[in-house]
Amino acid sequence: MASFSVLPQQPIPFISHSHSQFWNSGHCGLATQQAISFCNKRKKPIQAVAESAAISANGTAASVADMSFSSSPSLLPLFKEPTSPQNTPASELEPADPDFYKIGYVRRVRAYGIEFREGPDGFGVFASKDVEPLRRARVIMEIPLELMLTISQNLPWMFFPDIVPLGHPIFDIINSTNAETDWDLRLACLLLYAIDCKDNFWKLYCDFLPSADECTSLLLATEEDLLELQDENLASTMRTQQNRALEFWEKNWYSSVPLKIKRLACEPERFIWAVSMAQSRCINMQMRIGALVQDANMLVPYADMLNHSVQPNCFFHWRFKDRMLEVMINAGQRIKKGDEMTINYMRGQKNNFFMQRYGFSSAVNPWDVIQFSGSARIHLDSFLSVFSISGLSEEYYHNNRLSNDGDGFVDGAVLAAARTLPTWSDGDVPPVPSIERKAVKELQEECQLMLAQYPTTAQEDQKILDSMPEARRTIEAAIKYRLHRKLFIEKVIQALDIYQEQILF
Ligand SMILES: C[S@@+](CC[C@H](N)C(=O)[O-])C[C@H]1O[C@@H](n2cnc3c(N)ncnc32)[C@H](O)[C@@H]1O
Repeated sequence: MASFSVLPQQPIPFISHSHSQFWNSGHCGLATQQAISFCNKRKKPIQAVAESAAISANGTAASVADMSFSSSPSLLPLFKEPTSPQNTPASELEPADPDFYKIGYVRRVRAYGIEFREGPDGFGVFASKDVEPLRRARVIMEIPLELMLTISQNLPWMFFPDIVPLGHPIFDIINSTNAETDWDLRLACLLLYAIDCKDNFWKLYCDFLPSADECTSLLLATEEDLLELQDENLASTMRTQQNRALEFWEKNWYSSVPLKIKRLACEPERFIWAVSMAQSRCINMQMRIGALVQDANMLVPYADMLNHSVQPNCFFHWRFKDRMLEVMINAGQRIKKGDEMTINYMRGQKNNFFMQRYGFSSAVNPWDVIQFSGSARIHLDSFLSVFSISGLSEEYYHNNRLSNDGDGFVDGAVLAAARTLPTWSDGDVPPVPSIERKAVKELQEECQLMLAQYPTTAQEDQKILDSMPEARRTIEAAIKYRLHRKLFIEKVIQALDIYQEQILF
C-alpha cells in the first residue's frame, strides 16, 4: 500500500482566491475540535417544508464526477421539473448542524459563499450570497486529499490516506474483489473500516450521511418498492445488484469472522447501506504514483453533498500542487443568493441509469429515450426548427434568440424527443405536410399504446405521491420514476401535436 498523488482530468483554469472567505455559516471562526456526539445529525425536513415544496413543484431539471467532470456553463434554458421541489426557497430549508462545518474546518476544508441545507432531496449546497458572472471559474470549496477515502481501481490496491494497517483482514477482503467490476464493494469496505477507526474523520462525517431510511438507493428497496417502478428490467437489475451485495457480505462476514471485521457490518443491511453510499457518492479521478497513472474511486466529504443537475452551475477541479479537490462555479455563471449549487453527475445517461446508481430520475432528462418500433419518421430539420433547437445531436440546446417559446414549452424532454424520435433528412428535400401528419399520427399512436400498458396514469401516480408524504424514500423514488417516464411520453405526444400544427405554415 502506498500513498499517491492525483492528476487532473482536464486543463487547470487559473483560479483567483482574492474573493475568498471562510465558511459562511459564521460558526467556524476559531473553532477547535470539540467533543461531538455520534448521533445522526441530519434533521428530518419539517413536514411543512416538504408539503410546500410539493406544491411549488417547479424546480430545475436534475445532474458528481462519475460523478463526471463538467467544465462549461450550459446553454440550455432552465428546465422545469414537474415533480421536483427543487425551487423551494433555500431559506425555508433546514440549515445543516454547526458541527457539520466544524469537523471539516478544523481539518483544512474551506468553503466560500455557500451553505449546506437539508431539503426534500436530502442535503444540498446553496449560495449564501449573490455571485456576479466572472470570466474565470471561481472556487467555492476546497477539500484536502487527507479527508477523502480513496482506492485505486486496479492492482496493486492503493489507499489514501493509508489507513489500513498491514495484515488487517479487511485488506484480504478488498483483495478478493474483481478489479474490473467491484469498485463499489471495495469502497464500501473502506468506508466501513474508516467509520470504525478511532479518530478517523469519517467517524464524525458519517453522522451526516443519509441513514438507510433516508437514502434513495434502490439497493435498499424492498420487493414492494421495486414493483412500484413499473419497469421489470430495472427491477430485475436491482434484484441482481442487491443479491451481489448480499452474497459478498455472506461470503466475508461468516459466523467465525474476526471481531474486527464482524463489527464493521454485523448485519447485511449495514453493508448494503455502505455499498449504496459508495455508488451514489463516489467520484472518479486519475492519480499518479511516480510514473504510474491509476484511476481511483474517491469519497470526497462535503463535495458529496452537491446534488445533480443537467444544467449544473459548478464543476470539480483537482489542484495538484496541494492535493485539494476544488468545487468551482462555472465561468460566466450568475448565481443568486439561495440558488442551489449543482454538478452534472454524468452526462448522456437515461433515467434508468440514474435510478440504478443514485435513486432519482427526472421528467426533463434530455438524454431519455423511447424505443419506437414502427416505420414512421418525421423530418428532422423541420422538427428542430419548430422548437428552435440548435447544435449537433450531442449538443442540442434551445436557442432562445430564435424562439418565441413564451410559455417555456421547450425543456429537456423536448430535446430528448428531438434525439429519440425517428426522423429523416435528405439534403434540401422539403417535408410534405400530409406525409408528416401521417407519421406524427403513427408515432403518437405508438406513444399512446406505451402509456396504455402501464397499470396507472401519470395523474394517478401524482395523486399517490401526494397522498403519501411520509413514504419511504425508495418507494417515493420508484413512483416518481414511473411518473417521469409517463410525463416524458406525454410531452413527446404534445411536441408532435405542436410540430404538425406548425409545419403547415
Ligand atoms: C452525492 S449525494 C448528494 C447529497 C445528498 N442529497 C445527501 O443528502 O447526502 C447523491 C444523492 O442525492 C440525491 N440527489 C442528488 N441529485 C438529485 C436530484 N437532482 N433529484 C433528486 N435527488 C437527488 C439522491 O438521493 C442521490 O442518491
